[in-house]
Amino acid sequence: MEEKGLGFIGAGNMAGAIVNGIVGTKTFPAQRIYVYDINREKCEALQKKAGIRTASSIEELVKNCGILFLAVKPQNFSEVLAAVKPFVNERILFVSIAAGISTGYITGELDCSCPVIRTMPNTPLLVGKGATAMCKTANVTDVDFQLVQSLFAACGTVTVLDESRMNAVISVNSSSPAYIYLFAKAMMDSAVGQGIDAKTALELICQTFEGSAAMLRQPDLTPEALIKMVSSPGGTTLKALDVFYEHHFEQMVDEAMKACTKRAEELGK
Ligand SMILES: NC(=O)C1=CN([C@@H]2O[C@H](COP(=O)(O)OP(=O)(O)OC[C@H]3O[C@@H](n4cnc5c(N)ncnc54)[C@H](OP(=O)(O)O)[C@@H]3O)[C@@H](O)[C@H]2O)C=CC1
Ligand SMILES: O=C(O)[C@@H]1CCC=N1
Repeated sequence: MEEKGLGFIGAGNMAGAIVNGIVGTKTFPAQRIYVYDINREKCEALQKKAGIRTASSIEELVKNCGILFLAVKPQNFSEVLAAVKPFVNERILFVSIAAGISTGYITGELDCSCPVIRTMPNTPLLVGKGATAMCKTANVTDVDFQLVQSLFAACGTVTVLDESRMNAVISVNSSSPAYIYLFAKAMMDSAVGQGIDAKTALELICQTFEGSAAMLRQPDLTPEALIKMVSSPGGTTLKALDVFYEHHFEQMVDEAMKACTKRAEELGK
């Protein structure tokens, strides 16, 4: 009998990022990856791009797959789990990527104590630079947990967290690319307004983000120490920082991150 595959319910942005990462790095054979989406066009587009298979129904997906990725919006979870429920058994491992949806919600809706891994990835998976946080239910085997970790590690880093932190972490690694892009856009707009062409500004900003991230990773260098290193007394940086502090930048970031977590809690209800 053919070995069981990986099944994806949902062929959207995140499923595409994960599948392409897994296939591109040959972490799992493409011919054993199946995707099902109510949107047939997205399903076929992912099939063609990644060279994987499509399933024409959830029943067919479950028949072929021992691991099922739940890659739909949180708002679609109830309908998807209801559609999976008739075919479910305790040997199927579920991997959720949804914001706010707890492992308990999944097993409760399925009325089955299936093993569940709850993950929180991010879109930089698309370029092999993802950061994924994950937790698991107690009945996930070490072998399965290692396998799923390796699938995400194929396109980035993996961090294991307690489930109680899985809503808060969304604001740290999953929604946060959007805040970083907003910051980049604001810097670009200002640079253009000051006569630097957009392409040059973007390249300088990207290189500065990468360099700053590398500095943050240096042992013994705190964010505060790094800020001090840039800020010459009586110089330009302090003038810029004064404006950020006047506008309560840190408080604004805190409020934004807490709003993100609150929304995850609402989505999970
Ligand atoms: N985008 C991001 O940066 C991140 C997203 N996530 C999580 O990933 C999940 C997916 O997000 P994302 O990829 O952005 O969403 P998308 O909307 O791109 O993909 C979801 C896909 O699921 C399809 N779908 C909807 N209902 C069903 C159904 N009943 N059966 C099968 N397929 C269905 C949608 O079809 P249609 O378009 O026709 O509705 C769509 O193709 C979400 O739960 C989100 O919380 C996690 C981390 C980061
Ligand atoms: O905005 C969202 O709900 C999803 C979850 C994390 C990133 N995007």
